[in-house]
Amino acid sequence: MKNIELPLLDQINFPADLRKLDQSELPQLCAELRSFIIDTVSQNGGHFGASLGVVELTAALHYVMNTPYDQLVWDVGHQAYGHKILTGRKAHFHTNRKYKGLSGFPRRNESDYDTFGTGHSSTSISAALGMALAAKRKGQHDKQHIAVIGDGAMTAGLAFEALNHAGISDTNLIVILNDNCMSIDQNVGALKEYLTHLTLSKTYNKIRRKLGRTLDKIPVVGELSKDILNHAKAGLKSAMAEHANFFEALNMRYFGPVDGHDVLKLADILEDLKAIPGPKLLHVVTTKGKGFLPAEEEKTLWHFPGLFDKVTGEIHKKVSAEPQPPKYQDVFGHTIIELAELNEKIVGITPAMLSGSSLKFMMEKMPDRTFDVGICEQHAVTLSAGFAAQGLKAFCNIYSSFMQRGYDQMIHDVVLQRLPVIFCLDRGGLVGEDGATHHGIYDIAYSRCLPDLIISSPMNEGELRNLMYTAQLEEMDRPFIIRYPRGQGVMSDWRRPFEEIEIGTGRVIREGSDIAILSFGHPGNFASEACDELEKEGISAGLFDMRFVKPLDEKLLHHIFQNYNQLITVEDGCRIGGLGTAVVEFMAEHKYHAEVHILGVPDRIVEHGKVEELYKECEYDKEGIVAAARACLGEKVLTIKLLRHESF
Ligand SMILES: Cc1ncc(C[n+]2csc(CCOP(=O)(O)OP(=O)(O)O)c2C)c(N)n1
Ligand SMILES: CC(=O)[C@@H](O)[C@H](O)COP(=O)(O)O
Ligand SMILES: [Mg+2]
Repeated sequence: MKNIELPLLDQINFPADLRKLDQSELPQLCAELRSFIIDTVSQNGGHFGASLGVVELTAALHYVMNTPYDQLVWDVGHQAYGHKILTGRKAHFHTNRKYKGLSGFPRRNESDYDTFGTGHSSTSISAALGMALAAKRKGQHDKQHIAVIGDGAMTAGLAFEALNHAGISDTNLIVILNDNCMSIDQNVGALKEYLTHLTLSKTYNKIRRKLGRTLDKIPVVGELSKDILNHAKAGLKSAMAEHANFFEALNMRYFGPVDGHDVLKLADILEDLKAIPGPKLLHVVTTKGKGFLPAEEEKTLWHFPGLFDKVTGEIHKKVSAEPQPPKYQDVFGHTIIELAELNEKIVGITPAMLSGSSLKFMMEKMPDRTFDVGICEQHAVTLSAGFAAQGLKAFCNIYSSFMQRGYDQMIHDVVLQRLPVIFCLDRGGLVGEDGATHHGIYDIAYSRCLPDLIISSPMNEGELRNLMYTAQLEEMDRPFIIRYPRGQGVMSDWRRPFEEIEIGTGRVIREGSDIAILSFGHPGNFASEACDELEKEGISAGLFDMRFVKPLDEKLLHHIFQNYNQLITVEDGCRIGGLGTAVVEFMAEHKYHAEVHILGVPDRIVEHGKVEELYKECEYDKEGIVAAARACLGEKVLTIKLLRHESF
């Protein structure tokens, strides 16, 4: 990254170095920090617009606050690149999100400055409040606790729960509301409208004060003009009451809105806030993507752009001569429209992942049947339950890892009432560079224990379409999960006529004689390649795409246990509680005796990296499956090799 001049940033490794600067040098430092982020992300990838939007805020916070003693908590953490660079990680920043490199989010084990691990949104106020209450108990009355939360993250129930508590807490808590009117897509909801109003009402307030003074000065001639004047004043008063500050009403002192790109002013304000006791909220208005024009103009695209040319702003696209299989999410996005055209009962719901889930296609075409509810997974689930209670077919699309937020709603509002909500759990499995917070690896385990739930996963795009088709049929009277991974599938000719799938049936992909491989979802493709490889070695492996982990295809399982005594199960989820466990439970119940080798995510935290690197680490890529088969067959592999006179 040495092709850019960074005279100030070069001197800074930690906030202590930053604090040696004269305040007047902060704008220059911010310009350099911004260049550094642009330069690195353009070559290495990562989240982009959000970090550019908080460059000034980041510099001002570390300049004014005594970090890491003062506790700075970032919400989501996708905007914390500037923070990482200023807190000892500048030299390693090029490893951001890479295998064994820096995490793309704050991590407590990465730095003392990362006070709270994040990735999922809306945790910052609760966490900072907990820290502030702890400081109070420890007698650290000078310690500051700052939660930086975006307007998108502020839409979640958790953030409101925290504000509700903070208002009566009497703590040194500063909530900084970074308002850029954006989530990943446009932010949505009444709070967003309110924040916009607050920003605009700055002008309104000025006018109000001026007008009030003018009205007072008007000489009152006769009863009529007196009446008119009184009316005007009363009107203003009620307009004011209508716009009384929401945060103040919750006992948080409200400051702002202020320009979040004026670093000098921000530093002054933060200095002042330190001296004001009690919980307070600073409303900062910023531009997502600030300082990089294409990102300012197309904010959703530049939330996470991929690699790009920092001079032209051109985003590098992979070009391939061959037609490429689509992403599973795009197949979902197009298929739901096809189905919705056939079935007017269908509605689509997403908690703030309109683009990521590709439900945006439906939003464009059928806005009255598509609901982006903000970062509110719990609400998304119960809202879907409400739709289902009225006979509608609600496709509730939630990333697997974010669905963790809505687990009680899944049980209490959907499963216990047997409401036929269709959960499309996107990003099921290891997701890659977002890492531990975002891997969708627990859903099979946490949903398999729930009664009457149908849990399915397609091995390819055609299967995804058919599962979606089946799930919305009128006779489908119970909740239905369809989980699929992030990214590309395997079929370029995926737009085929719909076919109903019989619930609880798997597919025989190939029969074998030495070992049976049972897969769930997309990893069936790794298993298929592994079978080809094993065949070359003379090992005959059967492959069974189970398609459902609940209900299980018992007929198929009886067939497998009666014909094979070596089994491998493969799934893109945690080994505990998933397909493998289900198969072992079946074996025990039916008193079969076989060796079952479970492949999936081991019982430890798996970090970030390319998915291929992570599959390899977890040993369920093609090579991992082949190795497992060889290990299971042990002596038999030896015999085969001897028969072929191969060395080993
Ligand atoms: C619980 C949860 N749901 C969804 C997401 C996905 N997500 C990451 S960033 C983001 C938008 C956040 O908007 P905001 O807080 O305003 O930050 P900005 O990107 O605008 O700076 C969303 C929806 C998430 N990280 N966590
Ligand atoms: C920070 C965050 O939670 C999202 O931006 C997430 O990284 C999106 O993931 P996808 O790229 O899989 O949509
Ligand atoms: Mg925002």
